[in-house]
Amino acid sequence: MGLLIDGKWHDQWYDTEATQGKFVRSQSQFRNWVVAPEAFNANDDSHFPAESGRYHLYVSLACPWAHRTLIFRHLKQLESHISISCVHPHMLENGWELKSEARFQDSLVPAGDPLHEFQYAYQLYTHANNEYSGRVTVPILWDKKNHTIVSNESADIIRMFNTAFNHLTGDEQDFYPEALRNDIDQLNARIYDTVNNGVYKSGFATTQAAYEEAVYPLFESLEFLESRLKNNRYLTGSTVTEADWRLFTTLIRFDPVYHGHFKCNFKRIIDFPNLNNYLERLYKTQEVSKTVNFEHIKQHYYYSHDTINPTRVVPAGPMLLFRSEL
Ligand SMILES: N[C@@H](CCC(=O)N[C@@H](CS)C(=O)NCC(=O)O)C(=O)O
Repeated sequence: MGLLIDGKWHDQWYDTEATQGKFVRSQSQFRNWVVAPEAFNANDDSHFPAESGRYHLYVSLACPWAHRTLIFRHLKQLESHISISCVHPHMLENGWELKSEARFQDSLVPAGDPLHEFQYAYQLYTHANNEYSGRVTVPILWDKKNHTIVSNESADIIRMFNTAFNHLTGDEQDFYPEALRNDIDQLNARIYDTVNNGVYKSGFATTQAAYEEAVYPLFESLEFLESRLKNNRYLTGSTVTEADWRLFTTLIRFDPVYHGHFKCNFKRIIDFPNLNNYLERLYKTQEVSKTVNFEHIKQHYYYSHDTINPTRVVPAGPMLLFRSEL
């Protein structure tokens, strides 16, 4: 685990000393957009045209942020238009590694870097900007034509995938419909702060106070979501939206990882009947289950975070079953 400073790699863990033990997530720095032909402006440097075969998505199958982009690539039928590869689940002194290992092979997503054969993800960042300073995170949306990073922000990438390539795929499913945007934005804001990032703030806290400041709001939000789902199939009603998929990638990791490793242990998701049924419903939608790789998920967190789990022993459980399978 480390970061780049002026284009040089430094192996260091998150610094929580300056923030009273709190984990503070840094902002993504590559914030350009792949834009549909009708909205594309060639004079705008931040615009990249939506073309088939031009972009490559680097993901970690363990990472909940990258998982959002993998799900949208799948739901929006972009598999034949945007190539993909994944990093190794163990993130160690060189950060994310672009190597493949037989035991971690995924049935859908190949490992490594087919474009440059780089060893480490940080080389993609320095290739795009040789003076880059900051964390080296996934997902990374790479432009093969200009040899640069379009975006390293999952929230933006799923919005691009939602509409920019519709002219190529003919897929008009809209996960951010105009009429629901207000609701979606409000849900996203609370869920991002207290759930998606809440589990990290809880798990990476290095003081009791910082941990408690994160773990209580996390469970308040889970109770809020549990009651919201009592009469609603999805968070905004009967339509599945990006708010659901953004929540899904945290919920699916909760019982196997966040409950134990990140000390989010008042309850498990399986103890919330509505949330658990909802999680199962999403898992079984349009074969999204194929984008979930529990081996990468468990190996990544338990093996990579040695300040939390110094033995690197990866727990065998839990038995992952949905209510309908019990
Ligand atoms: N805001 C970013 C966050 C991405 C992120 O933090 N990814 C994690 C993996 S779960 C990462 O690559 N961390 C490496 C690091 O912080 O050094 C997004 O949503 O795309």
